[in-house]
Amino acid sequence: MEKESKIYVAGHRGLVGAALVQALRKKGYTNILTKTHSELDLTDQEAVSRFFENEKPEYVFLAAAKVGGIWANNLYRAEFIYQNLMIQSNVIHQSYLHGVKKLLFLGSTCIYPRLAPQPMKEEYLLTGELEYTNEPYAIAKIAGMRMCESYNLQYGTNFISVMPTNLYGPNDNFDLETSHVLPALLRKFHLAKALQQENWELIRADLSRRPLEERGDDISEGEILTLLEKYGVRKSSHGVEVEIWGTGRPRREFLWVDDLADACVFLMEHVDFEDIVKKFLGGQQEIRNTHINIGTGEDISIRDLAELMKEVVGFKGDIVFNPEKPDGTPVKRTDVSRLHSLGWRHSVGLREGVERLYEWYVSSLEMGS
Ligand SMILES: NC(=O)C1=CN([C@@H]2O[C@H](COP(=O)(O)OP(=O)(O)OC[C@H]3O[C@@H](n4cnc5c(N)ncnc54)[C@H](OP(=O)(O)O)[C@@H]3O)[C@@H](O)[C@H]2O)C=CC1
Ligand SMILES: C[C@H]1O[C@H](OP(=O)(O)OP(=O)(O)OC[C@H]2O[C@@H](n3cnc4c(=O)[nH]c(N)nc43)[C@H](O)[C@@H]2O)[C@@H](O)[C@@H](O)C1=O
Repeated sequence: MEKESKIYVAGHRGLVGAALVQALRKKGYTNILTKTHSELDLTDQEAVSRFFENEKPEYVFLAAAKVGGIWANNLYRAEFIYQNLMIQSNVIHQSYLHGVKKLLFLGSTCIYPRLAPQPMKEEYLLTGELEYTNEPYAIAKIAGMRMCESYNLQYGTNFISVMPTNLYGPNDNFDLETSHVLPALLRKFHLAKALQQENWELIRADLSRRPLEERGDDISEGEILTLLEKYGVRKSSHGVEVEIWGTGRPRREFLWVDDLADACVFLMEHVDFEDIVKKFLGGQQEIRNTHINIGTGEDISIRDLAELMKEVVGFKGDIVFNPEKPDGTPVKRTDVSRLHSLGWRHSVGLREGVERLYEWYVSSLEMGS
């Protein structure tokens, strides 16, 4: 990519898209093209076609998607499969029709079988049954990855796919029903600490700023307690307790979103589809599984994650587990040998990332964003 190349970042207001724009700007890229969801609905085939015809981007980062945690994936199954299939098919196909030089598609490590051997290598794709809670989303992601591969093989395009592990960072979704585990726990512990201190103003500020309920200054203390109880933050005989979904036994791997963005820009700058085929599939007749895992290769149990976050936030009460909520995949640790051999490694460890995120969260509440 040249510094003046026209680069379209789809989904630039999301967790990943915002980090990508920041990483590109930091590296001196000056011609970044963005559209909000309301300006361009990527599920609309005609609108996407017009957009590519008018704008003719040279490079595309496809970070727009219907995204959510375990509860949202399990509940909104139709939306997850439909919207993701539509968004990615439209963007990938129009990128081909309009001669995009290179595209990066973001998948997810939930594409691997639920009981895949650990750590998960790229070639384990489609070797076993998927996890039920996110199967529709995973199937869409597998289709997107195979679509990029197929266009490369038939049309000679240069579309690469990455499979990031669970991500976290600023601009994430902190909604306590639809978010992923890390932002949910951060917010629950923050609210629990404030409840322990009976700091009703802090709680009101949090409830009014984030998409939990559009309730702010006029919410009574009784209503606050009912609302928090609903989301697993409650007073108990010992003080205050926070409910964690599931058994706490599943293991997850977390990557700081700026590291992910850096890896994506690195791959766009240095690695082509042909390089991947030569390096990892040399001599094979059947070209498949050309995607690259992005992660740290290190995982942690949800129980230990909760303990770590409780400490960083400074909550002194109890943690309780609710096994009626789904655990999801028991473990999904990425094998990052491909990524390492291409010359990229992560730099932010989990504790440092959680500390940075909490700092960001508190200051964003203070600024009223
Ligand atoms: N977060 C994670 O832990 C992981 C994410 N990924 C992948 O990374 C990518 C980015 O995820 P993330 O940043 O977390 O997701 P976010 O939900 O934070 O951001 C997604 C963005 O896509 C936009 N978008 C959604 N639907 C449409 C549409 N129909 N038209 C236009 N824009 C749309 C959203 O806009 P709006 O909000 O206005 O709808 C939002 O800005 C996704 O492909 C995801 O699968 C992979 C692994 C882990
Ligand atoms: C990135 C990945 O994210 C999703 O998969 P997931 O990793 O299972 O998602 P998650 O972050 O929501 O949960 C991780 C674990 O954490 C536990 N857990 C505890 N307490 C809370 C809690 O309060 N909220 C949430 N969300 N989970 C909790 C929860 O029960 C589970 O055991 C995919 O659907 C798919 O979108 C995908 O690709």
